[in-house]
Amino acid sequence: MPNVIDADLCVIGAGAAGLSVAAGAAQLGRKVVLVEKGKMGGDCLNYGCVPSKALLAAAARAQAMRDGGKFGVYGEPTVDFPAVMAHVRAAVAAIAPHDSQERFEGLGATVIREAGAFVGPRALAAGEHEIRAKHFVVATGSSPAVPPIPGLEAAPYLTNETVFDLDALPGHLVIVGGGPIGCELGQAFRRLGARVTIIDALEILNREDPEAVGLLRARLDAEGVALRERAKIARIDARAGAVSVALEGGETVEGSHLLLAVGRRANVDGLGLEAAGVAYTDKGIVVDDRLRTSNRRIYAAGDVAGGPQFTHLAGDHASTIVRNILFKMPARRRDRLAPRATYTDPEIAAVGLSEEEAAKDHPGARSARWRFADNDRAQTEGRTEGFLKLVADQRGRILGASAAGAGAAEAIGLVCFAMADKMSMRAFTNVMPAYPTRGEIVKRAAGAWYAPALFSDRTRLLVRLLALFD
Ligand SMILES: Cc1cc2nc3c(=O)[nH]c(=O)nc-3n(C[C@H](O)[C@H](O)[C@H](O)COP(=O)(O)OP(=O)(O)OC[C@H]3O[C@@H](n4cnc5c(N)ncnc54)[C@H](O)[C@@H]3O)c2cc1C
Ligand SMILES: NC(=O)c1ccc[n+]([C@@H]2O[C@H](COP(=O)([O-])OP(=O)(O)OC[C@H]3O[C@@H](n4cnc5c(N)ncnc54)[C@H](O)[C@@H]3O)[C@@H](O)[C@H]2O)c1
Repeated sequence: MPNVIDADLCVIGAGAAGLSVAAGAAQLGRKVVLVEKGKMGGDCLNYGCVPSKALLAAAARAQAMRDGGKFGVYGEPTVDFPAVMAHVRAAVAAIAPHDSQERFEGLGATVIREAGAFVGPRALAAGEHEIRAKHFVVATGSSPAVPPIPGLEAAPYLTNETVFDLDALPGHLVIVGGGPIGCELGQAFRRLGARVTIIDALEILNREDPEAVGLLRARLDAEGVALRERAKIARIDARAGAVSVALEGGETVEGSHLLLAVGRRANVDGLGLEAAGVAYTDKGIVVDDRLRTSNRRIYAAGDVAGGPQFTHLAGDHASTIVRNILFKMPARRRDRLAPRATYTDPEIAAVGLSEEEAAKDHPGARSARWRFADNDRAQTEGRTEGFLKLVADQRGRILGASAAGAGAAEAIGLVCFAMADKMSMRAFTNVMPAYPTRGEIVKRAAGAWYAPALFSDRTRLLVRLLALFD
């Protein structure tokens, strides 16, 4: 007989989405059961954002030394790879207590460290327990996709779940997939001293602004990352310490390690979704705009909910669900407000609509841009590549933005703030940022948006008329 636990809310998965739902509900006094089969903190803490950004930080240090010459500061970095990985592990360990079982038990939740599977529309089995809850939230995340490439089934390969366990720097890392994972890790390993080749069937970061991607491509090239874009892989042969990737057309890329970064697969297998009456596709669980599944008592959040895959969006899903379940508010998901940021150097970031997308639904929408080359702080730092582009409708309401360059993600953060409150470009022209900061670029781009109206014949006439009162 299972140990039956009655609860108000049962959350499956203790990653960004599940932890945020559980923390909110437990602190609001509801009886919460949190079920996690792996590490507390999920992908972001253990195999994703945190270790990758810690690795990028170490890589940036090494690159800063190499780039010092133009400042009159000379020196080549000595990279102690085990010490780099110790930094990566220390960053994860520093954040881990926030996501820990102890913290959640302290908040009043029951934490069960088992795989969960539905056994009915309102019952979940987890080890020796059966949880019967008024509501469930499926927040089981995603896993690295494995493409059907001949030879891969017999090849040893790394994914984001194993690459941070490396204790020696790869000689030549061959990365399949030039999305955010491939580009971030490719640049990091190159800067730390490895040879790196990135192979993509399309183009790297193919969802991003082509002008921004062009800047990154040039930088990767200058740093010695070999790119093979629009390259179809015919076959992969690999054994420990040696990999050979045959491309259609005859070229073969030889390396020492293989890293797969070709996208994600939603974690829906083994969850008993059929028993719960929850519909899903190969993209993830089917949800409505309140994140309800086909079983109205079961919600889905984060990567498993089929939309864009980001930690901040998983957190936002959690707050949508908390408002729906606990406050009985018809809160809706806000995926369109989720920024995308790839933390390469230069950074590439965007939110909302591009100019082309805006033109479809917003007649008269237009964009304005400012270059970091015209930003004094960027000049003082000798890092002037990149731009910010703002898109607004006819009345100035902000619809989106894209940016490239050092600090691009922070600049987009300001745009996110304005979009969440439906502000217009006026909000940016009114603000008085400190000089000299990279953040000034937002005010300057907004100023450029108003420039055609401000310096029009009409405004000149008005100024001439007012001059009569001098
Ligand atoms: C290398 C990499 C870098 C990234 N960098 C960034 C970044 O810089 N910024 C950003 O916003 N996003 C980034 N992401 C994406 C981000 O990590 C994810 O969007 C986020 O972790 C999704 O959170 P989640 O809660 O949906 O899923 P997860 O964090 O994957 O959590 C799901 C949890 O559910 C558990 N689980 C699964 N099935 C079961 C089951 N049956 N029973 C019990 N438990 C189960 C899993 O063990 C896991 O702990 C990155 C991802 C990767 C891979
Ligand atoms: N900075 C961040 O926020 C960040 C960083 C890393 C990951 N992530 C999240 O993780 C998710 C997964 O990242 P990802 O980079 O694995 O996936 P992705 O889907 O973004 O990119 C995968 C790339 O692999 C290529 N590809 C697919 N199949 C291929 C094949 N058989 N051969 C060669 N190339 C192939 C695609 O053309 C694409 O460019 C992203 O969608 C993102 O949301 C976010």
